[in-house]
Amino acid sequence: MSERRQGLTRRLLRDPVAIVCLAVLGLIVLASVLAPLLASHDPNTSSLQDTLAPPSGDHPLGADGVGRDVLARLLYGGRTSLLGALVAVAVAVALGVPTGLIAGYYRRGFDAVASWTANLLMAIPAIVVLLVVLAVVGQNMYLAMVVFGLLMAPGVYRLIRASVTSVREELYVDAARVSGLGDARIMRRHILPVVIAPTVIQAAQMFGLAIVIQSGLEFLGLGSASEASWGAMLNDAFANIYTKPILLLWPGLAVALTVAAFGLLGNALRDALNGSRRASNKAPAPTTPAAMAGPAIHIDGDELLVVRDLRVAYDQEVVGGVSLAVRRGEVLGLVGESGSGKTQTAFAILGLLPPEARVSSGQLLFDGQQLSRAAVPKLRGRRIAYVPQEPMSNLDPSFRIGAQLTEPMRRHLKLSRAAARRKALDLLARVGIEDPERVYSSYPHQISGGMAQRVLIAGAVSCDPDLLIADEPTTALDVTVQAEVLDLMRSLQSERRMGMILVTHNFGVVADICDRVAVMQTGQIVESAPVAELFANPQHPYTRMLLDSTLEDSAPRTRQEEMA
Ligand SMILES: Nc1ncnc2c1ncn2[C@@H]1O[C@H](COP(=O)(O)OP(=O)(O)OP(=O)(O)O)[C@@H](O)[C@H]1O
Repeated sequence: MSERRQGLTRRLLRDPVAIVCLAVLGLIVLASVLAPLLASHDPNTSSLQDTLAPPSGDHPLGADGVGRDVLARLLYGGRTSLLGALVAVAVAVALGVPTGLIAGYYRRGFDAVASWTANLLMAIPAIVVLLVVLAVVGQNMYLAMVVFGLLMAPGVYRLIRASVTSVREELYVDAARVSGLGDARIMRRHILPVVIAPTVIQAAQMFGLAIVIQSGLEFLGLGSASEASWGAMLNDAFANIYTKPILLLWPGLAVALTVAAFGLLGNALRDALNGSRRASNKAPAPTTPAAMAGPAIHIDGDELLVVRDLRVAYDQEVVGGVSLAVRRGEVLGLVGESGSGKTQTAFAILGLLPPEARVSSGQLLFDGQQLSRAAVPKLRGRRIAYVPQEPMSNLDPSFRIGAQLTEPMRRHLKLSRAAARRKALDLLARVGIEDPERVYSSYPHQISGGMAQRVLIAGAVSCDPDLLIADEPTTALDVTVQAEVLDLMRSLQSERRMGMILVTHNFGVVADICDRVAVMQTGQIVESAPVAELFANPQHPYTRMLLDSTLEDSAPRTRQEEMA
């Protein structure tokens, strides 16, 4: 069990309401399951001389209007009521969860059809449908509960779809995609754990509702006459309300206790879950950004990546014909102010834009091969790696660092568990983490932002990529850590001779680690040049303006100057 789930259980068990609810429900379930052992009478056998008999040794809770033992009917009735509710909830969950997952994750056509169907089902009055079903199929309450489950499924569908839609946008899901994990694995590891809690809460609420509806229908006499149920007991008690009102007490109490316990348990689960969310939300936050690259590109044969005329549009075009090239062992800085389209360009190359983005590129060449955009996902993680802006949001809080580091290596490099572990520990040491073993077995919230970024850099280079795309990789970090992380990236890049695109709004960073720089303004690259040349002799007015505003206070030294 994960630490977070243990935390949830602990929090739940500290809540007295939850404990009482669990105890009540446990007793009710146990009594129902053990009904054949606990009841000394058959629940359906009537004995006329016992009609409306008061409590006695033979009938501890008395007998009903036709002389059936009330205790036996209460115990067996629990089975019918709980089983009927279970059927309804199981149907609702079995239909709502997978459809919600698929619609939330893939959206598009399936989402449109499923959401339309859900809206339609929700518009149908459930009770009328159930009355019609029972009228048509006779007194088959389980079938009615299947139909009720079907009518509750849209509620589950909507909840799951909303949960998936929100988590789908999380950066750690993008990061998993970037590391080359397939949809099924991302769903199982990153999406499913997120929807389990709301599903359990919703199931608890639905359970109570299903018992109420089922008992209501049985109270109306629509249930099976040959099966004891709490609703049928209420029906009988109501017929004898003037002569023996106490008969209403037992089934009424059973329904009320069960429904209240499920409802309160659902609330307690929600509170416990909110508590655990708060506890695990220690991640840092935001950033700023800016930048991207290149007007006229010159190809000399050593290019790792060549992009020509890349366009990205939503309502309007946000990247308008970007062309750039990155050579092996070269760091290209993509610079520009916020909103200039740097991230959109990087994400377009990575194939990570949302479905509503319309992307076109005249040409995409990787390692000398023409690449279709559909082929890009297959290279992500393996040959093209990504280092994000916000390290914490790119790590899944539910998994230990070690698991998140080793999974892509095991998949892409086919390493054994032990070999992947060794390599992960070596990488953690290589990125300057002093106690790799501890970090390996830590959860993301147990490490600092700087360490998390080192972990992500280790992950990015773990499968020996040819190209590394880093989007403002130091913006979310403390100033003191920024320089170290940049140095680390530069040394990893040059020792592995990776091509690198570094998105940044900071000319200091450009001067520190880039070989060439491309300046981006309103979706286009307005100037591209070797770093020293650009600093010495900026051509475009926008570049001059950016340089003036950045270098006003301190002129950073270029690498060339440092080396001189
Ligand atoms: N999903 C989207 N729908 C519509 N417009 C979008 C979407 N995502 C980004 N944009 C727009 O695209 C433009 C470029 O955004 P992008 O994030 O690439 O800029 P940026 O240069 O990286 O800036 P920043 O450094 O602030 O992230 C912005 O105007 C942004 O509002």
